[in-house]
Formats: sequence, C-alpha cells, structure tokens
Amino acid sequence: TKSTRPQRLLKAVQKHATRGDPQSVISAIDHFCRHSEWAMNVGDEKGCILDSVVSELNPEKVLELGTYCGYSTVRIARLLPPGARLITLEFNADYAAIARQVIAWAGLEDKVQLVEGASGDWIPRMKEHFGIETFDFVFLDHWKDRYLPDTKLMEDCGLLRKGTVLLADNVICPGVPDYLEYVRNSLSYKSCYFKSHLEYTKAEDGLEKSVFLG
Ligand SMILES: C[C@H](C[C@H]1O[C@@H](n2cnc3c(N)ncnc32)[C@H](O)[C@@H]1O)NC(=O)c1cc(-c2ccc(F)cc2)cc(O)c1O
Ligand SMILES: [Mg+2]
Repeated sequence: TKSTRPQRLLKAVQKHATRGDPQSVISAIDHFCRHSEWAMNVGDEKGCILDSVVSELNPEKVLELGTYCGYSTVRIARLLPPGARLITLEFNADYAAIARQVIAWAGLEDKVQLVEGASGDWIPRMKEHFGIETFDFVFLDHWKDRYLPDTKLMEDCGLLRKGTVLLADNVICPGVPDYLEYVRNSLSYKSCYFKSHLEYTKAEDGLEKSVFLG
C-alpha cells in the first residue's frame, strides 16, 4: 500500500541524517521539503527566528502545541540546557508515531515528552500529570482556530507566569486573526511580529512573539 508523506519524510531522515546529530535531521527534512515534497514544518527561515527566540530565553519548561513530524521539536530541544524539558502535544496518532522516530534519530528523546492527545484535553492536566508549575516558553503550531482558546485555557489553568513567551506560527498563512487581535490588544501581553515566509515558499507568513505580563 502507498506510503504517507510523513513516512517518506522519516525515510529521508534515516537515509541522509546522522543518528544523534539534530542539525543533520533538520537539514535532511528541509532538503526533503524543498526538493521532494512540501510539508507543513515551520521550516528553515522561520526556524532561524524560532532558534533565536529560544536561545535568548534559555527556557527550562517548554510546551509545543502540534508536533506533526517533530521538526520544530528537534529545533527547540537541541537548544535546551541540560535538565530542561519539552512537552509536545500531537493528536494524530500516525504523525505522533513518525515524530517519535524523528526525535529519537536526533538523539533528543531524553529532553522531549511527546503526548498523544488534544491540547484542550491535556492543558488542564499539565500540573497534576506532569508536575508542571508554569511554562517558560510555548510554541503554538496546531489547528489555527485553537490558538486563542488554548491560550485562554493556559491563562485560566495558571500555566503562564510573568515573562512567559508565546511564539505562534502561521499568523499570516493560514492566519490566526482572532488570536492576533487578542494578544496585540490585551493589556496582559507585549506582542511583536516577525515577518517571514511560509515554509519553503515565497508566500508571506510570520511568527508572533507575545510576552505574558501577568
Ligand atoms: C495543525 C497542523 C500541525 C499539527 O497540529 C496537530 N494538531 C492540530 N490540532 C491539535 C490539537 N488541538 N492538539 C494537538 N495537536 C493538534 C495536527 O495533527 C498536525 O499534526 N499545522 C497546520 O495545519 C499547518 C498548515 C500550514 C499550511 C499553510 C498553507 C497551506 F496552503 C496549507 C497548509 C502551514 C503550517 O505551518 C501549519 O502548521
Ligand atoms: Mg506551522
């Protein structure tokens, strides 16, 4: 039977990347997406902006919403200091299975906890199930109509602290107008836009960085 695109992406990683070398995993996925098949990873251009935000923040506790094949999971986890932890939520079981293998190929499984399930179900359980007090950094890259409700849910669950940074992918394409309006007008956030391009294309897209003010 025909393979899926995530399966072909994983094969490209296993063929071209070196086990335990996160940068080679990132490069293999970017090469596959540029030269073989487009896939909805944050990509290399927006990925460099993601890298700079993470490196500047040096977060201990990270949440990623929407793992897909684990590309941004690897980008973030490779920059985390020893002892730091990344929890990533993915509700599609097939994607989660691929992502686990991509993360393992990069040798980052000790820093990453991939949870199969929906953000709306798991955010309220972060404290009692994972012993998380608050997150230092949240990367939003899941269903675009979930960015706003899940942000409000994280506020209500006390998972954000003064200084927590939210970084949202795709704020132009596919677009998250309700989320942008909220973080840009709320007195609880200091927000700024990083203009870029939709992964592997010339279309405009960008990342919105929003600091929770408490
Ligand atoms: C939503 C997907 C990313 C993943 O998120 C998981 N997911 C969802 N909702 C939840 C939840 N509530 N909890 C946990 N996981 C969850 C899902 O299963 C996907 O694996 N991302 C996109 O759709 C996406 C699409 C485009 C895109 C842009 C232009 C086009 F012409 C076509 C597509 C670009 C991007 O950069 C994306 O990120
Ligand atoms: Mg995205």
